[in-house]
Amino acid sequence: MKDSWESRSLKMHFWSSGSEDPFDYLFKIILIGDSNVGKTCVVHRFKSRLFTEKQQNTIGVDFTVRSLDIEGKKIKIQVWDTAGQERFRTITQSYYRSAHGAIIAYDISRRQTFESVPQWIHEVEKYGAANVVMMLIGNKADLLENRQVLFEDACTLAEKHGLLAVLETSAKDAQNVEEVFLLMVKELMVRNSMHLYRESPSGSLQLDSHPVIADKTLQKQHCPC
Ligand SMILES: Nc1nc2c(ncn2[C@@H]2O[C@H](COP(=O)(O)OP(=O)(O)OP(=O)(O)O)[C@@H](O)[C@H]2O)c(=O)[nH]1
Repeated sequence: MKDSWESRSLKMHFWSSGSEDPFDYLFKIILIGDSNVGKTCVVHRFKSRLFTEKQQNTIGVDFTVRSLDIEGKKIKIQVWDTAGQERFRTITQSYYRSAHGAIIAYDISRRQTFESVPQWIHEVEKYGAANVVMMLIGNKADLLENRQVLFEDACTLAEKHGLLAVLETSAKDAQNVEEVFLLMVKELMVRNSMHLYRESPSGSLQLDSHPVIADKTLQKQHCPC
């Protein structure tokens, strides 16, 4: 699986190097969290604006590219959808290092997936870049009658760990999915406005290593706890 991921990555690089597809920013966002919280469905909703009942668990890492125009800038977003299953952990961890943003997902109808969030944060801190931006999403917000996680608890956790924000999403109802990515991208733009991410001459994608100053104002807007 890793091989096929890498070959697709190379194709993406070739495509994005074409003169018809220039961009001002390229951001890599990794999606992590327990199996079956809905990561793939969230990505699919973001990319295709559709919800399809997915039958199979992700194997290793998959990725999607979408371009956005924000404030007159062309933004290219690579979303890396990782497998939540434990047996793929070694593969998925190897992709943390070059992510600019990490979205940690749990399922609001399964408490256990929320209890795992500190472990996922720890993984990002351990394997990710020093300046990675982290966000928390509580997916399956359409399953309100089965709720097992209070939004307030998620806010408390997010504040404790200095995350950018928490949003409850529904890939099924399209609730807040676009907003999650917009919030993340705008934050990355602010933090890196003086230091654009670029593709290196060798074809690998370089991560800006400049330190960033955490901005807690957005977190307050989305986390009224
Ligand atoms: N009700 C509801 N179901 C959802 C939502 N998002 C995903 N699902 C369902 O949850 C199940 C798991 O979704 P996936 O997207 O495969 O979960 P995943 O986190 O990618 O799982 P792994 O690939 O194993 O890591 C599927 O049956 C989806 O149809 C949602 O917003 N609401």
